Amino acid sequence: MSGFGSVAKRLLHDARSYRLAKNDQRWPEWQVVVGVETHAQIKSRRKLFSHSLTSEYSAHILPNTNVSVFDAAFPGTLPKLNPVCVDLALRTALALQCRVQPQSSFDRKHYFYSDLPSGYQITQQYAPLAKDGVLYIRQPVGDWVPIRIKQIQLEQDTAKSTYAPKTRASHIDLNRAGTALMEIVTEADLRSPEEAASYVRTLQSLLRAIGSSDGNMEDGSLRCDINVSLNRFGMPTGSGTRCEIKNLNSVKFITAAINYEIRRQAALLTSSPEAQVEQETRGFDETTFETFRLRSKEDAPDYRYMPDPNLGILRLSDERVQHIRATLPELPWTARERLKDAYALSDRDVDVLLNIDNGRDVRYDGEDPGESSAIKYFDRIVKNAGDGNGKRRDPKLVANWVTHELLGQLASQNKTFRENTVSSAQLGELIDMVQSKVITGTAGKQLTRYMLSKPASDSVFQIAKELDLLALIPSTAPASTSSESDKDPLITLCEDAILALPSEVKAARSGNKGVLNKIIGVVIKQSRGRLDARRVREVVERMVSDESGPPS
Ligand SMILES: Nc1ncnc2c1ncn2[C@@H]1O[C@H](COP(=O)(O)OP(=O)(O)OP(=O)(O)O)[C@@H](O)[C@H]1O
Ligand SMILES: [Mg+2]
Ligand SMILES: [Mg+2]
Repeated sequence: MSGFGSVAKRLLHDARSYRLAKNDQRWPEWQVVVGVETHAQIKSRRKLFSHSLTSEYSAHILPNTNVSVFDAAFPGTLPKLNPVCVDLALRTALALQCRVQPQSSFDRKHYFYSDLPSGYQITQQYAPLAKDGVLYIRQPVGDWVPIRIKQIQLEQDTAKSTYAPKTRASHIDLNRAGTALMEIVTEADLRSPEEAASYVRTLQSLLRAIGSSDGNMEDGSLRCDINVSLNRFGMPTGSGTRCEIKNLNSVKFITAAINYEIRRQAALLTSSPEAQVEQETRGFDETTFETFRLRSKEDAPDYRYMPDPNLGILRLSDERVQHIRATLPELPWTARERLKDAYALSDRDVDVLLNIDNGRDVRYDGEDPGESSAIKYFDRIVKNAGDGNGKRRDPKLVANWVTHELLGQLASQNKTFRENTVSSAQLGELIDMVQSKVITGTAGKQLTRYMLSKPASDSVFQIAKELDLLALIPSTAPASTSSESDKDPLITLCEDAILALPSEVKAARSGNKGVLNKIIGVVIKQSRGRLDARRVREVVERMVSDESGPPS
């Protein structure tokens, strides 16, 4: 990170005291402290320690089919670390500016539950892959604040268990068992439900942008444990006892759970002078939006951690780390700064471009993501104006076409940006044609819609010609006079409309300006969008105000 980085690093240094200064009117007595543990499924083809395919490739596959003997904990089977998972976790660590540990190791965390066939989960509790990173989030008011990342560790996902009440049977599906997860743990730096939401969203789009996780909360590839504590104002931060709410799978639930927890803990702490919050693990009820006690610290399970004897030390060479660093794409905050500095785009436009499909299809092999990255797509349209002279298109105009017209049409056709079939060259040509009035803006929109439903590599001019969408008259020419009316489609269509709408014309003549738009609309419609609206307005206004014109 460039200049932005150094400012933020200074802020980071002051993080604790800086972050204490604010006082939230919703709970003025309390300083809210939140830390987040995120479990993100790594987007690898194969599982962390076995050769079976991951759930990404088994969405439509029967339960218990992508399962190796190791995933099912068959005695005598051994783990073999998948280097792709390590590289993807490394990408995450570098994007989060962590210190990658040259050596890390794996521990067994024991507990007994039917979705864990071996009776332990392999994780990296004690010597994680990476430590001490930072993610900048935007506060609701718009300031950026650094959230420190404590550590990133690799671990296995569990199987899925479902209960069928009818047959009163529990079903276990091992397809997910052994899929790689990264656990990304923050320091307790978040100060409100909104900041926690902003953190999770920012992390989600970062993971998608670098291609290390799908980050889909709705299908469980990103899940969060949220730790919440309260301090009275003036007390040192971190002195309150935390409660941990497990396994939240939407930003809405995260916000609701923290809000509930703040009210609950505040009520408890004010109930009597001796009252204390007990350290607990809590669940969240998705129907009542309340948290409930699962277990207290006292009856927390003893995980009997031990180093996994079957896995050696994971050593990461400098070369490997440097190689991964070199393949990272432009990170969202760098892109944001660049788009604002170089193109003077508004925050809103930048937000939309950065979040289009959240780079969901970005490749992680270091190749140019090309048209699948919205930012690259936008860059290409701006930069490749096609005259070979390095001329650029107007960034704001391009942003407008991409974020309003193209995205709008994609949305109305229920498509994502990944399914966009209008190439950057085509959209560029289309924008030029509208600018030079070869087609009208309305026709440009129709063409965008058409090209999304009937993909073709033809030039836009060709398509517009075939669809008969080229502007009827060059709209820069002076408006024809009535003597030429039988030749000029602009005049002819306006006259037709005026004849067809006598009561509207009468209303317009008696001063009802709004009704003019209806007449203009009819003309544009009759021209199938091939007439320039501004020019139609000129002519219609003239004809309406001209009492000697066509009868009303
Ligand atoms: N006083 C506090 N208030 C709020 N959050 C806290 C507080 N102290 C610690 N935390 C946060 O709680 C989280 C602790 O996560 P960590 O993975 O280190 O341990 P854990 O929850 O004990 O382990 P496990 O992974 O088994 O759940 C961190 O995000 C940390 O910032
Ligand atoms: Mg943890
Ligand atoms: Mg925890």
